Amino acid sequence: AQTRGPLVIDAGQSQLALSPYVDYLHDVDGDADLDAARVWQQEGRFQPLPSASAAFGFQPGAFWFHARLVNLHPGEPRWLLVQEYALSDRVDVYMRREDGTVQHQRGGDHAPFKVRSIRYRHPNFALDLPPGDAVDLYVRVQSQSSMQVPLSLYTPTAFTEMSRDAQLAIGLYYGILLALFFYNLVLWLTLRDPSYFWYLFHITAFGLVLFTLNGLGFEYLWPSSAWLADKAVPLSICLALIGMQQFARTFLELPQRWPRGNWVSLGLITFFALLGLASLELPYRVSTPIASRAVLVGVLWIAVASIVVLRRGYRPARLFLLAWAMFLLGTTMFTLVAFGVLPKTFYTEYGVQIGSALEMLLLSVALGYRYAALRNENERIVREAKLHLEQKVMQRTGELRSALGQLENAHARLRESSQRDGLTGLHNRTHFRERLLEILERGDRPVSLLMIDLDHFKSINDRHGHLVGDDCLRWAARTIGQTLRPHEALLARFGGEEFVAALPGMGVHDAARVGESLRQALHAQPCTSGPHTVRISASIGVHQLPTGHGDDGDDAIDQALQRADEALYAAKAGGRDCVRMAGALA
Ligand SMILES: Nc1nc2c(ncn2[C@@H]2O[C@H](COP(=O)(O)OP(=O)(O)OP(=O)(O)O)[C@@H](O)[C@H]2O)c(=O)[nH]1
Repeated sequence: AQTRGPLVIDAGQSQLALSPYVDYLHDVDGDADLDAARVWQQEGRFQPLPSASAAFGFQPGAFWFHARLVNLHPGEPRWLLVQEYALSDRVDVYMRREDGTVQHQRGGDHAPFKVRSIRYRHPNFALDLPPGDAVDLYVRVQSQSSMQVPLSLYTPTAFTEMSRDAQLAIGLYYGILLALFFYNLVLWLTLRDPSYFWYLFHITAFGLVLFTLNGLGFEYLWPSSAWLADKAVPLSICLALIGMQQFARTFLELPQRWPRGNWVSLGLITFFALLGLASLELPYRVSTPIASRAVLVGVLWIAVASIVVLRRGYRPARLFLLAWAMFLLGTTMFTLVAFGVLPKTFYTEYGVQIGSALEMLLLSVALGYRYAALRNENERIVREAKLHLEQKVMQRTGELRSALGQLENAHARLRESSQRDGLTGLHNRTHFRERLLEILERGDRPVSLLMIDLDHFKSINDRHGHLVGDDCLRWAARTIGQTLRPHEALLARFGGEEFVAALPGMGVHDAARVGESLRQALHAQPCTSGPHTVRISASIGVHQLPTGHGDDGDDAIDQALQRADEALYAAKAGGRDCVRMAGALA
């Protein structure tokens, strides 16, 4: 290889990428000093850069870069050399002038941030380039991180303009991240859905990854810690990996929807946690490539889990998948740049930022969508439970109604039986009085009473026994009932072998006629009970209640019964088997 011609800076130039003018040499052992490097350079052992991006991947030892500069720009004696990659550990810049003097400046994240010429996230070095002088520029870079050495020269004005645009782009990115962070923090605090917590965790850890990669972590968070500068990348990547797997598990509801996939996720989380711990001890060049590859594995696994859960009918997984596809695209580009596969352009360099900003936005939307889906599901459950409850209440009400009906029937039967005489089935005396009172209270018609007493009943009992006597009582009750039926009579067993009947709308004479037909009906045929045939007769007293008894219906009834009884006794006295009217006594 041969040494290139010098880079001549002409008037009118303000910004130059050095790579076309730079030769390099890989000092694998990393122990050569400037003098040794100069000798190699003069021996022609330096080579042109393989690509414009000067990215070599993870490499041992040190890399030497050389360019010869001649500044012919009359108005710009001061230039700024910027190493546009934040993670290089040690950057040594040597300016060797024609007179043999050498100026040395340090940079990289193993030197304290404050040694930088300008407070800026990338290593930078102020160069005095007096117009017309030729200068040999040697840059030695040694780093555990990926060997990327894109060197540029800027005039102070050009640098200000460039850095302003870059800072605005970065500011926008972290602005989006912060807005999403606080928005979802509020949602998490209100909703207490663990998905939101893991989203916050993921976005914070991922924000830290990019903060570190952009060089802002070193500038703002650990400006003098070489140790943290080395560990922050693998550590923050592991945290982000844990966050995104946990987020995916809760968002996709893997424990319920895909238990086996859940175990794989838990396995990955354990691995990332162990890797994070190990990265505290392992050299950067070992832990970081594993962590960077693990990002691809983690995201691909999330894509697989999303597809499985989506195919099982979980619709919120669709947006989730799209979000991670964005992230995957951006991260793939960034990783390919880190390994020197893709050239460094705006889109590849900021691919992670663009992809992840889209991803986090979409994830936030997906969280909202999921929340809405959950709420709808809850509402459906509540609706169904209400319907079920209503049906149950209706069923129970029906059962209660039918039980009440049965109770009412039983009650009516009980009331009925309390109004009836057990032997004959006729109404009893109490009920007779109540009903008669009702009839009298209407007071619009005359009412007559028949007091009916079976004759010589004691001798029937004595002769045939009580059971035959009972049969005779039932028979007499039936016969009396049948005879009185056409007259709407109110009939009751008054006691023993005595019956009473009220005949509404009937005067005493008509009642006496009815009494007579009754007497004859009892006579018409005997009562038969088993082998026994018993002739039965009755004595009947008749009385018509006086109308207009006023409020004292009870007394009127007592008196009337008394009078009917007297008539009955008159019938008994008159030889039995006959009808007597009370009026006739008077
Ligand atoms: N088998 C039976 N006998 C009854 C029942 N209730 C009352 N007796 C009887 O009826 C008879 C009534 O007798 P008494 O009051 O002396 O009257 P009687 O024998 O009918 O004579 P007179 O009324 O004067 O014609 C008594 O022997 C009672 O035991 C009953 O439910 N069943």
